[in-house]
Amino acid sequence: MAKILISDKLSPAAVAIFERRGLEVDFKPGLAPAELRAIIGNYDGLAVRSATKVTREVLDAAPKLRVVGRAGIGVDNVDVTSATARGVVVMNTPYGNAITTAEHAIAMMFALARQLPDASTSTKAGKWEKNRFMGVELFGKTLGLIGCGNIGSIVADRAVGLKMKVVAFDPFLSEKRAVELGVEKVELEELFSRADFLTLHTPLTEQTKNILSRENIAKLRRGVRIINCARGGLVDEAALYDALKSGHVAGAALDVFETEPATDSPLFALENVICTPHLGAATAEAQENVALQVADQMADFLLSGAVSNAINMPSVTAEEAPRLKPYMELARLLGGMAGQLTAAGGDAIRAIRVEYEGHAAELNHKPLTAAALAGVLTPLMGAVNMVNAPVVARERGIDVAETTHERSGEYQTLLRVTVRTDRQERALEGTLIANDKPRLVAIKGISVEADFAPHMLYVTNHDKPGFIGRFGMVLADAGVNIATFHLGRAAAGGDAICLVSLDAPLPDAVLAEVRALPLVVQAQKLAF
Ligand SMILES: NC(=O)C1=CN([C@@H]2O[C@H](COP(=O)(O)OP(=O)(O)OC[C@H]3O[C@@H](n4cnc5c(N)ncnc54)[C@H](O)[C@@H]3O)[C@@H](O)[C@H]2O)C=CC1
Ligand SMILES: O=C(O)CCC(=O)C(=O)O
Repeated sequence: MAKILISDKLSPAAVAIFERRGLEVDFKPGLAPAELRAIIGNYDGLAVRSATKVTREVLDAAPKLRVVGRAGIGVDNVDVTSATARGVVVMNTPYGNAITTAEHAIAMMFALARQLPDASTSTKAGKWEKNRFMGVELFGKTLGLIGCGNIGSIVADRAVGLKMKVVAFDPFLSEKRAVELGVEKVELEELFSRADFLTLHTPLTEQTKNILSRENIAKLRRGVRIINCARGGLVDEAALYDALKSGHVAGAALDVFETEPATDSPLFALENVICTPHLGAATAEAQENVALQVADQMADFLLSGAVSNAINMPSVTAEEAPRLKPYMELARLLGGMAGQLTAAGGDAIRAIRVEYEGHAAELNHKPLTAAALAGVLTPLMGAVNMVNAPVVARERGIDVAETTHERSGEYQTLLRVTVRTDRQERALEGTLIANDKPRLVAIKGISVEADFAPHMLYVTNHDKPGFIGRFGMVLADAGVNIATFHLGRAAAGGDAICLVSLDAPLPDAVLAEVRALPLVVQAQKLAF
């Protein structure tokens, strides 16, 4: 039974879902990094919010781990590159807390406009400072939105409802979508010069880091108010401090900080700064949403292979998963055979092509291609799976292509995996027969119908009399039992292929004898 560790404060709903789906779950929020490293080796899945840092060291200590589920949006607390390299799927829950976070940004904007936290503190202290807390209206003001994805769009919608003018900078925002949202798509410089309020809703990436740098803060309209409910690191905090002190920036509302937990910051001393401790997603509704979603997604993946909202793997819906499963196995086996034969030749792979014919052409190909790549690359590189195979192929400069065709031959459904090296191109074809069983149907264009078996021997030979008798004798003399025997040839007297399955692995000495037989061109053990 797969085992899950929840290492952050997730809603108890997550535990209930895992248990209901038949998974074993340990709820241990607040583990220190060393404690996490000490126990993570026991788990197949790790569910986190933002407190747990899923570092390379944690992943190194987790040989069984198959999936990290982030109950939330930002995955900057997960080393996705290392997870991918180790074949661990990383999933998030992209929509579950978006409304809540957008509402927090709007709340922060109101709080800034009317200085609500200070006004509340002062009133509770019995001061009644009516003249001190003169605010500004939001009506008619321009809101500059940096990042107009899920959360940014909701913020835009609410701001439009407040009769604000919204200008948005987002390289991936289409004009059509901008019109739908009622926002004006602008360049960053224009946004800087027009925004009365500025709110950030991008992930923290190399491109967005310090997007409000000292230089850019200087370009902002004097008296601007800044809201950051996305990530610390988008704003240069030292530069923001100086701009708030000088009055260039009239106020800032910060939910996120360069270093978290932020327990000490010069910004805390400023009156025109409002802070919350990364509360953007902190509502009962959002936490319930993300906990339910992450638990279901992780359980789906571990139990059926369905993949939703993965950062590092193509999606497979719960409906598709059972249909794709036998095809994934077929793709892995065809790839595995091609990989083993290529590894034996010692040549570098230049290209891998995966073709889908007939019924197979109608399937979601991305995960199948990933399975075929994993099959090809594992014999050459070891421990490659569907998650890291596309990355490994790209890093090795291997050209990957996938194509679909209408049915052209006798098989209703067919997969063809072709591996090209500098010396040769080798294509393997397979289909699914009764009960979705994978079956090899051709090698290098030569028809050879065979099941995949744990121990096999692949021989290419010249199609001349005498080969089969001598070959059978070598195996018989060595006490090797042949379970199945399949032959195919390009043309009478031409190139021929012999594929046998064996009850046990073939001893190397017997393989050497087979290779030494007259008419044998190549002999190679295969294992599946
Ligand atoms: N404070 C909190 O508790 C929470 C914070 N967040 C943060 O909010 C961020 C945004 O979340 P979503 O809207 O759901 O993500 P999203 O992926 O739907 O939207 C992000 C948008 O940023 C845009 N973008 C990317 N690079 C950009 C750039 N260089 N300049 C301008 N725009 C750029 C993208 O095109 C995309 O439209 C998350 O990445 C996360 O860091 C999310 C949830 C809660
Ligand atoms: O889990 C949380 O409270 C943080 C949420 C967040 O930052 C995110 O979803 O990106």
